Amino acid sequence: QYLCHIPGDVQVGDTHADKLEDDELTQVNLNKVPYNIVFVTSEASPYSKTGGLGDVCGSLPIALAARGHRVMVVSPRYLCGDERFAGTVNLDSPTKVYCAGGVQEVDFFHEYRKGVDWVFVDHPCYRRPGNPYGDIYGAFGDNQFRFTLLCHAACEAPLVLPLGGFTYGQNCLFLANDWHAGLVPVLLAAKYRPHGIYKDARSIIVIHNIAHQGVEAASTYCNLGLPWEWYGALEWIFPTWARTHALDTGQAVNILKGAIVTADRILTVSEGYAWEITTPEGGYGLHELLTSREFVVNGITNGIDITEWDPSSDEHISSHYTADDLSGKVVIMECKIALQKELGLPIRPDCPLIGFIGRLDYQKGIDVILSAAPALLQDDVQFVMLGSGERQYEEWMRATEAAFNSKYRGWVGFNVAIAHRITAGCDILLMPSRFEPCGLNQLYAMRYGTVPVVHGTGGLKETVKTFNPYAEGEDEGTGWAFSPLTRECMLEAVRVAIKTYREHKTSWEGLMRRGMERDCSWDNVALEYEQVFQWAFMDPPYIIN
Ligand SMILES: Nc1ncnc2c1ncn2[C@@H]1O[C@H](COP(=O)(O)OP(=O)(O)O[C@H]2O[C@H](CO)[C@@H](O)[C@H](O)[C@H]2O)[C@@H](O)[C@H]1O
Repeated sequence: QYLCHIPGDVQVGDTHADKLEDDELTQVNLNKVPYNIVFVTSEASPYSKTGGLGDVCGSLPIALAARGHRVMVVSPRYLCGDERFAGTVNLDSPTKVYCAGGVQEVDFFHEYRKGVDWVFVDHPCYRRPGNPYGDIYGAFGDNQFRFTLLCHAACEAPLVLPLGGFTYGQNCLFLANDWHAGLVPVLLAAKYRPHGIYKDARSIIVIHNIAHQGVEAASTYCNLGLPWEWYGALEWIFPTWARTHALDTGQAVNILKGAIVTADRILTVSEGYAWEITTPEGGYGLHELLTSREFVVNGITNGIDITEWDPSSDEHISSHYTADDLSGKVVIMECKIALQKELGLPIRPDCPLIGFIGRLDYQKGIDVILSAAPALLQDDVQFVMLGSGERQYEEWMRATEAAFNSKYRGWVGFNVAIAHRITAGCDILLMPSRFEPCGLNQLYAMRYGTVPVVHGTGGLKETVKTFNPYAEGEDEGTGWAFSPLTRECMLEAVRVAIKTYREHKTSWEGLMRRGMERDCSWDNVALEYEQVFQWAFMDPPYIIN
């Protein structure tokens, strides 16, 4: 039996498992059921990334492939000729898909890397400057079409692409990530299963952020390539207060809703968030629907790519260190000095350096940082922020840099190398997210011995344990999780962290070490995913025609 039973009646996770001999472990692997897994995603690092979705879809597939599954990732091929796609080859498999009132032809590009089939859908609508969702003028107006196309193409890929000589076939498991991939479960139910195709396939919608649902006017339904009788699955009526004029009937289509209605299972990226999305505050209008399906909702906390984010070998940082030898971070402080130099801050290794990395928007609690920054910068600290997003916040960063030139730097833009250098060089990472499905930056920070101060919500609450000097061992904590999310509460938590940094060096090193020693790799997380896959295949498909 998959995962649970291993020779000698020992359970994985059981302390006895540690005692298994090598040949018994081999037996465990032989007993495992390998799945044909198809990730569908709008971004996958290193090919495309604007945030955590790209990180997860760039690393979880590799962890699952390493466990013996056949794994394909289907994502758009943004900007033809871009160097990140240089290793991909055209599969010469032009495929017709039917949506937007006509036939569209897509091409598939492919690269087999780290055990995974990376498949990229090529179409003129993906070949434009900007990020995957928009450019300097805002979000692309045809995003619904662009991601509808992705979903149709992703449903065809396992049937038509002979990767390594064989197609994935119909018996596969689709992992549809966020609304961009949300039409996949709907298409399986509405378009394929009624014709006897994908009858044994299963689908899981993975929600990384429920605030984005892919909502458009009801009149766009006809562009989705779905039969008319499936309109109800996507139907969405805005409450009266959200309507814009007297004749607005509030009728819309909601792609994420369609996915929640049709997927076999629903996954989110932490246990806490799995509960939050069933509440009126956290469900963004979908809480009742999710509550009605809560028996198939699970939360699995994200892992991180521990080879890309490794302070002992990171190519982006100037000095390497480990939990056993912290001298690079604590004594020499080369990463901190290099960061201060790079950003033009006074070189002061003893001055507490606070960092923030993330999208500049409401979710990330950026407004709370704005209101607290003047008070925070009265203290003898340095504060650096890396982010892009809403223009008003970008402008605030520039203005604050001018006003507090010896203490504050705001880097407007998206830069992976700088993100690594801030993570390594800072002493404290601030994450006052209003809500956070999981959050990756606090995990990266802990791995780099940078102590997180976070708002205790969602995945942040689950992964950061508040420092308790009176406890022992692991229970002493790895940072500070404050609540509620107010300016005063955040300032108090940051000030306690600064005081601990300055006056209790041994405690601080303990905090760093415990954070660095946490197991945050995908290995154990992949086991939890496998458990959910097993449940998905145990039940019949949720929608059978
Ligand atoms: N300006 C910048 N320059 C360089 N790198 C930058 C950057 N801004 C952000 N990043 C990077 O983007 C990623 C952000 O990941 P998060 O998980 O913190 O948030 P995000 O809201 O995008 O993800 C959503 O999906 C993920 C994955 O499930 C959830 O963890 C999260 O809670 C949810 O909101 C990190 O790798 C970070 O370093």
